[in-house]
Amino acid sequence: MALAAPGQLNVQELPSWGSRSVDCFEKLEQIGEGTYGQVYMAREISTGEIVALKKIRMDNEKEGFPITAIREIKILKKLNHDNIIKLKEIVTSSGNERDEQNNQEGNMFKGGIYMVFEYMDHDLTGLADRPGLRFTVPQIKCYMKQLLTGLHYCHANQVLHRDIKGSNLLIDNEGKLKLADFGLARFFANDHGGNLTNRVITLWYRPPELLLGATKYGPAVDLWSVGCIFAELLHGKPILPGKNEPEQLNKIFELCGSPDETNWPDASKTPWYNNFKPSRSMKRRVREMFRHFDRHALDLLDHLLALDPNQRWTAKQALDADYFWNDPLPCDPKSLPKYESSHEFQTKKKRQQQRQNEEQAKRQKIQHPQQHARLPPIQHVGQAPSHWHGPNHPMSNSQASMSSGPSHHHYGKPRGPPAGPNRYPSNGNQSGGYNPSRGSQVGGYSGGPYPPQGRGPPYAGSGMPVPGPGPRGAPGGYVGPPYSQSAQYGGSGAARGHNSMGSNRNQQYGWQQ
Ligand SMILES: Nc1ncnc2c1ncn2[C@@H]1O[C@H](COP(=O)(O)OP(=O)(O)OP(=O)(O)O)[C@@H](O)[C@H]1O
Repeated sequence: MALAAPGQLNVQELPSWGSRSVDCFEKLEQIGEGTYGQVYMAREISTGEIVALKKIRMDNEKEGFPITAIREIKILKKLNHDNIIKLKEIVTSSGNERDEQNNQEGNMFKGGIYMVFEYMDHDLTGLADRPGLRFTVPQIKCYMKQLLTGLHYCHANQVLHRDIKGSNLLIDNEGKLKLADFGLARFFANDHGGNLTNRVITLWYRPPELLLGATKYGPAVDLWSVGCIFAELLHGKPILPGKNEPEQLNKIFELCGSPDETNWPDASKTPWYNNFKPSRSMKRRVREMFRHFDRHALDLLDHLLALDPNQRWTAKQALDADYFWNDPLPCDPKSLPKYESSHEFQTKKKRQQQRQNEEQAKRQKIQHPQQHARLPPIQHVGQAPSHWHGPNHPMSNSQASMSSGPSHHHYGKPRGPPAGPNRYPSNGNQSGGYNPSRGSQVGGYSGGPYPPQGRGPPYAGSGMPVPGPGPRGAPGGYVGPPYSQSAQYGGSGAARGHNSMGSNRNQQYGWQQ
């Protein structure tokens, strides 16, 4: 496929489509800011249909049309499933349209390209960030079941997603969940023969084999991320919020135990094992840490968070787990409440605004103490400050602020201030200071929130941070389940083998291989 010269648009490069102009749509508001471009809610002028427009960022491209976008389009065109976001078409612009600040776009690139998606009201991170929202158990089961069904379909079609996280799980007001953002997705061979990059998947959701340098891997990498999201939904906050790769591995070993002959016989064959093998043996604590989960949830989690990718459950095995077939059963998506639209981008923006207001109020208090006493009280709505970012997109070396990765959202729990290891420095260096080129684990990696992509030595050979002496404990002093046990949306009482989503254990998951 011929590439356009830098700064030029060659629509021939696109896999079909692209005949209509973006002028067919009216942009309504920005709903996302990803590593690869902005996302807008828009209305198709002729039909009134609401869609999402994802602008493909071209300004960093020296090589013509970005390969990530080509991959995303190719893969999305192949996938056709109820739990996968639908790419409707590609539209182009002349480069003369204006953005919402009325700045003329297209200076860097003559013309722009947009992917047109069906519109989804929420992403899971944005939804979970709604103050006071509590997911019920049937609701969590309903989302998990849809996530696993979509993933099972991807894997059966030889596609690895490689960036499963809350902000990439879109939910509409019919309760439907769809996998989105296939920018890092890849076709894979069943024999794991090819060499793939290990710098994929947002850090908190990245499995141990990738952190230990594996370049031959398969669908199990996505199932680890699913395990992290599942635990997060039940626990109320991210379970493995590492600041950099060595700390991430350390957190994994503290929770899942150190690799040994039983739990991961091939661990020692991973490229960076010797650099990162823990200096002391650690025992698995998943069941102890999450003892407040019910036994079926614990069983599922334990199998998803298996260190050994070969022992980790597949999506199909997870869908067959007792968890989904025992009361309370997954609810019918349509029975879920409708919420005002909530995307991570907007909730972060709101938090940032709130933090600015608080800082301004503090400054005023210092400058005019008496006057402050007469000011109306500041509204605290239990939101975390916006500087409290997680790691950014795995392949990103820039755009630290609004585009950062998982926020410290608390599923169904009022949020409090961050504490301990959850707190990120507010200086924009979200990688926790990892600097591969300086051979040091700390010390201000300045390329952005993530170490650069590459096959260089793992994390500068600094070894693992020594695990802290104190008990890790349920982070943040967990006192009770952040979700409601009531089966308020689910028709409970149904027998094992059938659930309210109208399926039974032996059925195909809505598609044929
Ligand atoms: N079809 C859609 N409907 C509604 N919102 C969407 C849609 N697609 C994306 N979004 C919103 O935009 C955000 C970013 O989209 P997406 O992840 O596809 O972009 P990206 O550039 O790949 O981002 P990232 O760098 O976070 O991976 C999503 O988290 C979601 O909130």
